[in-house]
Amino acid sequence: MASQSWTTRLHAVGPTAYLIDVWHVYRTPILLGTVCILITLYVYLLLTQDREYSVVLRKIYAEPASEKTEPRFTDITEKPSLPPAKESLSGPRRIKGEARKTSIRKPETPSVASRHIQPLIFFSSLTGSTERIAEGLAQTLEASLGEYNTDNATFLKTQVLDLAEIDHDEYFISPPKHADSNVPVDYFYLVLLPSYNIDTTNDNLLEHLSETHNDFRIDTAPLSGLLGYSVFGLGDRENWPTEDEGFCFQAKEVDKWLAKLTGRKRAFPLGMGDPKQDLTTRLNEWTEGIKDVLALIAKTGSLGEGVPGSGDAVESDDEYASGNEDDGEVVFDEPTKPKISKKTKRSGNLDDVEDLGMMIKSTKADRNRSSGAAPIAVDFTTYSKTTKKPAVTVKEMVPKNSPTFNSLTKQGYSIVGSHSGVKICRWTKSALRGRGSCYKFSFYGIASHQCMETTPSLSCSNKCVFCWRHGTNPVGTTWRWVVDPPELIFNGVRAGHYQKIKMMRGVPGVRAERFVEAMRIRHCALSLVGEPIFYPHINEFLAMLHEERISSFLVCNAQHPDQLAALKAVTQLYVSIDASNKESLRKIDRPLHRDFWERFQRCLDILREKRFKQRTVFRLTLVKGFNVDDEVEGYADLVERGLPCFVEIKGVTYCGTSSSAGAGLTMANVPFYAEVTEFVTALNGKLRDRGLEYGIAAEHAHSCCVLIASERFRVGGKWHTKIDYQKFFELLEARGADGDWTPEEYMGEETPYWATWGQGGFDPRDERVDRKGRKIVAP
Ligand SMILES: Cc1cc2nc3c(=O)[nH]c(=O)nc-3n(C[C@H](O)[C@H](O)[C@H](O)COP(=O)(O)O)c2cc1C
Ligand code: SF4
Repeated sequence: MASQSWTTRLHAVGPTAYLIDVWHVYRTPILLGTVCILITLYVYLLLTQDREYSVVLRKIYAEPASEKTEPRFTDITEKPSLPPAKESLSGPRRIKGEARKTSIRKPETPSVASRHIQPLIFFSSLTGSTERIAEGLAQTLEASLGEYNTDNATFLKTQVLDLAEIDHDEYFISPPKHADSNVPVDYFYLVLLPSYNIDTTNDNLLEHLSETHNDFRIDTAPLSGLLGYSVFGLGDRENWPTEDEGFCFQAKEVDKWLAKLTGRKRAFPLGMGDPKQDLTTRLNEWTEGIKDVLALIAKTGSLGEGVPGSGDAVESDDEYASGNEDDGEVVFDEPTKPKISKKTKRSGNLDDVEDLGMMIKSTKADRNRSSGAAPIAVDFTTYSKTTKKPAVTVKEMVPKNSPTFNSLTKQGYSIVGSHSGVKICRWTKSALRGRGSCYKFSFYGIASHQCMETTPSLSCSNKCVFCWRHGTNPVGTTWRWVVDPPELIFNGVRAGHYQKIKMMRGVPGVRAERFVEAMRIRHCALSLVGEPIFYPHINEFLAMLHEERISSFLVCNAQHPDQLAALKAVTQLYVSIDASNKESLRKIDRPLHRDFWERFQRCLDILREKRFKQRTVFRLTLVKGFNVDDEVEGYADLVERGLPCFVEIKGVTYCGTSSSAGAGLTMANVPFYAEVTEFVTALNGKLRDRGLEYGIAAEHAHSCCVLIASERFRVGGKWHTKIDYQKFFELLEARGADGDWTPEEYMGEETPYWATWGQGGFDPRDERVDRKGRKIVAP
């Protein structure tokens, strides 16, 4: 074969025999070559393949047998976590299936953010009405909840569960598990509960809740995984007229236990209704509130500010122990000396309108930054135009990040723009919980839960000793700051107020119906801190309030007569009368104006002129050791001068702050109620001695306050200190803010008997509690 050419041989023996010949001759080199090629290929593969690829292979190897039946998609783009070496070695060696990089897809699991919300309505019923209501509620929710679905949350069909039929353990030890464990479900509980003072299934539920709470083996808030809950009680007012007498007592209990078990996730206040009286209205209000909350949850995943689990908890029965006695008539104190620049000292007031215009221009950029709205021109009509001043930079009164801003926000104020503030007072909170309203409810019919306490000027020109505010507020005799437009203030304070009301939603004891009413401001007390008429656009601000039919109670410090004279109609106009003579006033108000006494007296004269157009009030704050002893005669002189429609006399409130302590105030300066009434009786006697027609009309012992009224408000032998707010707005709208009308024209109905002198002044429909929220039993 070696001597023939390979073609001659091929032709001679044919192709098969030829190949056999070749194999015999060359088999060793062929075998060796093939082995070499295979080894080279193997080495090449090992060196060039992606590391991930090997990992994927190893992962597939490591699959447990049971999971291999399902196709498995692995995201190889994820950073791999390498399994421990031991594991990879112990895996099976044979590769099954394919794991090509290009064919691997992302998993199609639902996004983590996408949740299902399951509303559950629990009810109990003996005579069937609550069951029907529960079914109706489920239908109402079904009709709306679809609209609230978002990319992140979908509502499941509302389920109705009879408390007598379910296993309490399944729902009230921890949130239930959804049948499909792959579906993430959050639960929202609604409980509709009639009360029965006989043995019913309600008792089983209450016992279960109490046991769960007290079981040391169970977490203290085992239902905190719920999104939230709310309870509505049904009862009978005819036989159980008040809560004290048992109206809806079991719903109240369930609400209380659920607050504990959920870690205070009360999503909406407890609602209560009587099928024979107000059930439809109360239930509708409550249902609307629930719908709002569910919409909020779907949108934000949270119950909103103020409700535990999602924002700051404002839930404490001890909140009143904080000393935040806040009933409106206080002035923000400045413990340090007011900083009066040398220039101001030299030149007195900043008083040129043109210069102010320039200043505002120069700081326009600042203002826009801080409030998002442009500053507006200032019309200081009361300033003299004689002196020309060089332009100076106008600053913000309360800049963000200033100590004042921080101090005020810490105390619960919302600062609006650069010089206004809003805060809900303790009486507003108290009224929301049905625990009593401020004295202005007893005297004038102000619904405390619908009252907004605000000021468009946090600055003041006095430093009263009884001012209990902490921190450092701006003071001054003239407005020397950037001026925010009234719209900005009005919208800001209103939004701030509502936000604070909303934060009360989860607070124990808040009544659903009052909560709903509170979302409509009806009154504004311009008396928070500072001096409202200091704000150059106070009249425009008032017009905005009135346009929305919000009444205005404006308190001023009797130091700005020109602004007082220029003030348009308010519902009730106050001046603070903190002393009866010049020396005493200097000591107690520590005014910044050198001509403070003259200013004070001018204000009284202006009030006298206004008394037939507006309801005018002298506001006396009694501070023992400062303005009580031997001053009755002096106060009578002032009343004779101003002839106000009313004189409110109130004992000072001490709260032990550094500012009041710094001013030398102690508990010894706080008069007892008996001392206040003694003073009032003496003053009333002096007025009568002078032939002035006044009398003691009403009292609110709870806040140490008594009202002397002009006989103009006694009709048919009965005091009529209340206000017809509707009539006030009608007069205003018909005759304009300068229009002529008399206070008698919007005099309200008769003062309630319980508020009249000698009756104490506490609304019998409310529950009396002490400052720590403990119930006070009437003697
Ligand atoms: C025997 C009995 C005891 C009741 N006890 C109270 C009670 O203590 N407090 C209350 O507010 N209502 C009480 N009610 C009124 C019921 O709670 C009320 O009628 C309710 O609407 C009944 O709901 P249901 O029809 O679903 O059972 C009582 C009613 C009955 C018949
Ligand atoms: S008038 Fe309004 S702000 Fe003032 S104490 Fe009463 S409720 Fe509070």
